[in-house]
Amino acid sequence: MDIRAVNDLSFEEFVNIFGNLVEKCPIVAATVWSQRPFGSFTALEKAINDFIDHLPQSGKEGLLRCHPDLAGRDLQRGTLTQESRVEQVAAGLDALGSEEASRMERLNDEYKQRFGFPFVICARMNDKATILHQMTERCQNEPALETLRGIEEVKKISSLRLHSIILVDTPRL
Ligand SMILES: NC(=O)N[C@H]1NC(=O)NC1=O
Repeated sequence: MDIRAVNDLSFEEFVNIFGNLVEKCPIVAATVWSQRPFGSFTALEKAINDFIDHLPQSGKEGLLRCHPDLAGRDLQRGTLTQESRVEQVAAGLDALGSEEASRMERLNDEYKQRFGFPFVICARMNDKATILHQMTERCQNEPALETLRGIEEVKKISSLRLHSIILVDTPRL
């Protein structure tokens, strides 16, 4: 898919394709659709990031709350979105030893208790060891800083999801 094809998409088609760039937040794609035509995929990505950056604190926290726990109940029950499942599996979170699993569960709970939203990290840019390390470190942060850290990770996840869509839909030469 090239950017001209993206610019030709109807609202429904656009939201169908890009509605999960930010996990379970189709409002992001629904909002940026009206900013077409995009000059490039970079421009589309910038529109998404600008939307996220301009959300008030409560909106940013809302975005974070739409994310499933890492290695949580949804992964075990098979109820993650397809995108999230692929990302969590890529980081090895479906193959944790019992000690790692209980450490992650404890840190997920501790983090949520402290900040009121789940720990979010771009799983495709990490592995289980760096995720556990980051969880431990970020639990020490101030809440305002941690919202921003989480949002930076949401943008990384969204960028990789966008690139996956472009790659999958681009015919091989
Ligand atoms: N909680 C959390 O970070 N979730 C996610 N991270 C990621 O890369 N995909 C997710 O679903």
